[in-house]
Amino acid sequence: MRGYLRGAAQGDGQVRPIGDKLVIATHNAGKLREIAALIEPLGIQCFSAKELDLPEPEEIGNTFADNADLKAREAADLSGLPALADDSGLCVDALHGAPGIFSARWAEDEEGNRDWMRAMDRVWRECEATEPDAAPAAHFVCALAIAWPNDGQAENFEGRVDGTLTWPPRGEKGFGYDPIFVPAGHELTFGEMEPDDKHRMSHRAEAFRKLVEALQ
Ligand SMILES: O=c1nc[nH]c2c1ncn2[C@H]1C[C@H](O)[C@@H](COP(=O)(O)OP(=O)(O)OP(=O)(O)O)O1
Ligand SMILES: [Mg+2]
Repeated sequence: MRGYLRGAAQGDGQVRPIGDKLVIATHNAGKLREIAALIEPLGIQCFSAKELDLPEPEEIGNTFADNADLKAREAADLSGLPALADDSGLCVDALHGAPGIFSARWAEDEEGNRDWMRAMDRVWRECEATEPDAAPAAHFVCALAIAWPNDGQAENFEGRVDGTLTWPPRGEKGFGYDPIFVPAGHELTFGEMEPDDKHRMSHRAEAFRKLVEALQ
């Protein structure tokens, strides 16, 4: 990424160089695809956590931002390069914000293998138990964090998209919970939308816009 990042989130006004290489600290292929597309116009060389063989840190934070920070800081320290991490999830009003930071964990079996049908099914069943007949209100959150090697700090940018849940799941284009999420004002699920259309309105795209605004 060309340029410098203002200390926007921390409000310290400090300016930090990013340089032209960045680690994308995610092990999720769907996220990586979206982040690579969003970052492409910045003309920056990206390396994924997977290709650098970085470990997947335990997400022990209590917020999206805390988890994004810890993933970015660990990847930066281990790689020696600035690192960008994304912690995100689906928050359902009727479920008091669940699955939230546990969105990935709701898909996992005892061995840690992910099955998104299982996760979507659980969300829908729990909604039905609380609010039958309604199109349950929900939103996605994306917290991005950029950290520098051995710095101990990170810059955060957050995005959100509101919508409703639908059943049964529709569309194969996205990842995770996309097939049951319909963004407000639209008819298609994120799973049915073309990637460029999802990028016009997604939580991840909004967080990216804030990141780009903080660049100088
Ligand atoms: O746009 C999205 N469309 C559908 N589902 C989404 C989206 N954004 C997050 N999600 C769900 C699935 C994801 O697995 C979980 C985030 O969990 P989260 O821990 O941040 O990511 P992850 O474990 O999959 O990859 P990693 O931590 O290596 O970046 O929320
Ligand atoms: Mg994760």
